[in-house]
Amino acid sequence: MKLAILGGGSWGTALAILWARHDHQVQLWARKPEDVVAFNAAGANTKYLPEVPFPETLAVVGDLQQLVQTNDLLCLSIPLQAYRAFLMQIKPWLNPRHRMILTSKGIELGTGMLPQEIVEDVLGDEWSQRAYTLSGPSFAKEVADDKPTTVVLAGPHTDELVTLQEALTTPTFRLYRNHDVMGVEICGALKNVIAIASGMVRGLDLGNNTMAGLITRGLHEISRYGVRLGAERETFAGLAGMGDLILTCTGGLSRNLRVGMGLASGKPLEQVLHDLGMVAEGVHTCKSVRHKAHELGVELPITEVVYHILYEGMKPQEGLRRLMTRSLKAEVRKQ
Ligand SMILES: NC(=O)C1=CN([C@@H]2O[C@H](COP(=O)(O)OP(=O)(O)OC[C@H]3O[C@@H](n4cnc5c(N)ncnc54)[C@H](O)[C@@H]3O)[C@@H](O)[C@H]2O)C=CC1
Ligand SMILES: O=C(CO)COP(=O)(O)O
Repeated sequence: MKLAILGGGSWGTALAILWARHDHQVQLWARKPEDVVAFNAAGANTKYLPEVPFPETLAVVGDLQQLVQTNDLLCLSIPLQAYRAFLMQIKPWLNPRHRMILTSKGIELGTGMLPQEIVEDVLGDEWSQRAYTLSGPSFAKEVADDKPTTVVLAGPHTDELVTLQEALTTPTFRLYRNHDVMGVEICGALKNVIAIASGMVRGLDLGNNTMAGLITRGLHEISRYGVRLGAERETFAGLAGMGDLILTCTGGLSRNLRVGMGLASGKPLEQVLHDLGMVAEGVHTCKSVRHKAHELGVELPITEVVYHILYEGMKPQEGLRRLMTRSLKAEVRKQ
């Protein structure tokens, strides 16, 4: 298959390496001209995945228009908050043959939109049949290292979904299908907020009981929000839901987890993000999901506390005290 990966960060690069290794014709677009030159010269993404050499067939290119016009399958791997402007930029170059795979995880600030909703909003309703979402537990470095990984491809119930699933599966990267696009995207976005909280649990050395409780109640919170919006409950127990939540809350490679650890060490958010030097989607998602949850009247206690810590100066210890002293509840509540 011939495809273009748009986004030369950790995730776009890992996917490009993975699929180029498995005989697909892959071109990787990086935004900064100096990165295009440096990555091609080094034969590796020296900024985000320096230890993983490119397969010989992988080329990094800087001409976005040419790339879009010569590839029908586009894989979008840029930060979610950049989607709208980026899609508007490439819109004039798109034609009805184009298909898109959305690999970013988040919710847009200001609109509360998920990735697929942004695509339809910018490019038109017909894109509900032309865009697919890839999600699930998949750290870029481990994918690039060919560690066995299972993910989910969400999209319309068509033969094309099966074709893409078959084409993009490799011996170390196994795709499952799911038709619940909204559920899959909500899982991918909200797990990052819970992962920030998990970083605080880790940073404060609160132990395994706390972590297990956080992950479990976090999954409840994510499902409650998603089901209220019309997503299917089963999705939350799947790879995009429970799978990615476990990975991101427990895996040291998570950038969102590292944000939580930085905050627990007492550093201000700006400093933590500066030191990280990569995107941590949960920081913006926390704000957008909290806003939307207030509009909908859905209670998201962990997200609420993470919001106060990120944006209103609450100390992580105080956030924990708030969560532990909430009024007592039944474990499972009806919607
Ligand atoms: N890194 C990972 O393990 C995984 C990341 N993702 C998701 O993939 C998306 C991208 O994440 P990463 O590649 O990890 O981030 P990153 O921080 O490693 O790289 C971000 C890339 O986007 C580029 N970029 C930033 N602003 C841009 C703009 N306005 N227009 C075009 N390009 C822009 C940067 O130059 C950089 O190349 C995120 O939504 C993330 O949640 C999903 C699964 C795994
Ligand atoms: O989504 C991811 C793994 O599935 C990556 O998580 P982080 O963005 O927290 O590193």
